[in-house]
Amino acid sequence: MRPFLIAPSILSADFARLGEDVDAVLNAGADVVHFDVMDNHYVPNLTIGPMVCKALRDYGVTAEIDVHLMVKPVDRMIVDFAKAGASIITFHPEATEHLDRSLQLIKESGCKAGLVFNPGTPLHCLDHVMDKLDVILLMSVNPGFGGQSFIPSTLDKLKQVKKLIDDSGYDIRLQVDGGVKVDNIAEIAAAGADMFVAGSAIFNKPDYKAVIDEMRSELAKVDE
Ligand SMILES: O=C(CO)[C@@H](O)[C@H](O)COP(=O)(O)O
Repeated sequence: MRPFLIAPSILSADFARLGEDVDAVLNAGADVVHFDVMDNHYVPNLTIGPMVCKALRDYGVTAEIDVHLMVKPVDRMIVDFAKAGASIITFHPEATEHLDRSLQLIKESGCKAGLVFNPGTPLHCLDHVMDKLDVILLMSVNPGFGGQSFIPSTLDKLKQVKKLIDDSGYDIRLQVDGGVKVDNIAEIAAAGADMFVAGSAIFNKPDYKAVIDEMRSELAKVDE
């Protein structure tokens, strides 16, 4: 049984004092830093790039940095983020012409690799690449913005992917992202997720530790 991981999305952090805010959320008990990269092309928003990832490393962040690429094309950004200190790099299958090549590029760069599925994206791209995956991320909102509501059909999709992972025998994390809160995290975990990205639920509250503790006590009720 693997521990559940909580990965705050810094999309909702205070960018004017990002290093301090990331330290604060890690000191509050977060496991992983979730780093959302948007290009105003693949998604209708524009955020942060490899320089900011490197700046967090230079600032002293040693926790895993989980880079979610919402950019198209992806390959150039994979290399740049690996050099900038990313630990995990995930991307959307629609954003590359060569899925296997992009996954191999992540692995060759020394990072863990993952594929991301939007709420309406079918799962068939998983068919021939399970052996190259460390993470499968199911978006439970359409990507581009924090603070949206969890799309309930994600629960069935999670169950489907959880079965695929179990049947494959590979050690793959099942991550969920979008609208994750204290009051739905247990249901999401019961559907199979073991890594939870939460932005507004954590950063929009004054006491990060209180929220993360509440999330963990909800997760403790789940029979994995
Ligand atoms: O990637 C995205 C949005 O595209 C997410 O990581 C959001 O940032 C999650 O925000 P909340 O729904 O938790 O506020």
